[in-house]
Amino acid sequence: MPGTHIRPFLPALQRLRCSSAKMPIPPAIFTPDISTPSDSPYPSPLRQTLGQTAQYIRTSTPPPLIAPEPKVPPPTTVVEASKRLAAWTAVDRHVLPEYKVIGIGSGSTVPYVVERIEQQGRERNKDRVFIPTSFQSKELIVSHGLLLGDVDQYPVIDVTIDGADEVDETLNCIKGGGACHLREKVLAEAADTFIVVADYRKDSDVLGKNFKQGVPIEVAQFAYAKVLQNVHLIGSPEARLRMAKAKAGPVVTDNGNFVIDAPFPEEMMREPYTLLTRLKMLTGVVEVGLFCHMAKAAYFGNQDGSVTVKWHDGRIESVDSGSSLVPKPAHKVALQESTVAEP
Ligand SMILES: O=C[C@H](O)[C@H](O)[C@H](O)COP(=O)(O)O
Repeated sequence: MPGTHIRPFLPALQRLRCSSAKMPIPPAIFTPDISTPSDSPYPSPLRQTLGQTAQYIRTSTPPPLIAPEPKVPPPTTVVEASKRLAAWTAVDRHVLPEYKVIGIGSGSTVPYVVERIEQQGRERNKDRVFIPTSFQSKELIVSHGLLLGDVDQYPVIDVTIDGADEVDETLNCIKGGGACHLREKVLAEAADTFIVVADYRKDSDVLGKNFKQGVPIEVAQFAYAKVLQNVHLIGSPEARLRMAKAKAGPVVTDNGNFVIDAPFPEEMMREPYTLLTRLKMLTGVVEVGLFCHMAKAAYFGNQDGSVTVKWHDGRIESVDSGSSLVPKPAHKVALQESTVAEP
């Protein structure tokens, strides 16, 4: 009943009224309006579900969906153009029409992957779901109008395409330069096919030769000092906590953890799987940015406009895009469709 909660105070209020007839008592004191408003005070959500276009609730005219153009700026350097070449070639060969669950990696090469997938068209993408490995790739998926899912809904993925910091001759990779390697490894493992895309600088014989900052190790925050000490003892005296560039303090991953960068001597990097298992055994380590025996193929865009494809079984293939990589408008760097089938 309205006003019952003020009953204990009524005598005092009545005395107040009598003693000061002129003093106005705000009506809200006697009739407070505590009813639930019939209209939600929050804006209506815009929902998009599998196979549907966005439904606009309670708006007579939907706001226009004008995508910023272009979503991925055209490459202006040879390195960028070679990233795009690798990404587009890999998408053309591995994101097959029948694939419905697709993992999207992270880093500066992956925007070209998403760009090429979008170019496959609405019809092919409308019943696909895309699983991100980071905040960055989630944004890419959403901004390209693709349907977002998560690995807990889709633990089996048809193909995951991702970048790498360095790739050795047997397709072991260093990943995690962008601190995304935990989710990336989960999606690489969940995928039937894991494909790496990179520019020519990442192609290496031994890990650590080109990517000097060390193996990224994601660690629980509270455990970092102990893990760091153990990583020093294992053989990386230069290992250090990764510090943020535009924030005071350390980098914090999408999972709320810290990252240690640990450069190891070449003899240890020649046995990346052994190193990976030793690091993973350290209590407090969440994931190590060494991806061993995971990739089926690695695509490297080259300066001359060709793509080197290294396969897990040791085959090396060269795909010629038919154009040099002096940056040109998108349609001029279009790639030849692949004629080589997956083994
Ligand atoms: O954490 C970041 C990821 O592992 C990236 O895939 C990796 O750093 C390569 O990125 P980019 O394509 O920018 O060289």
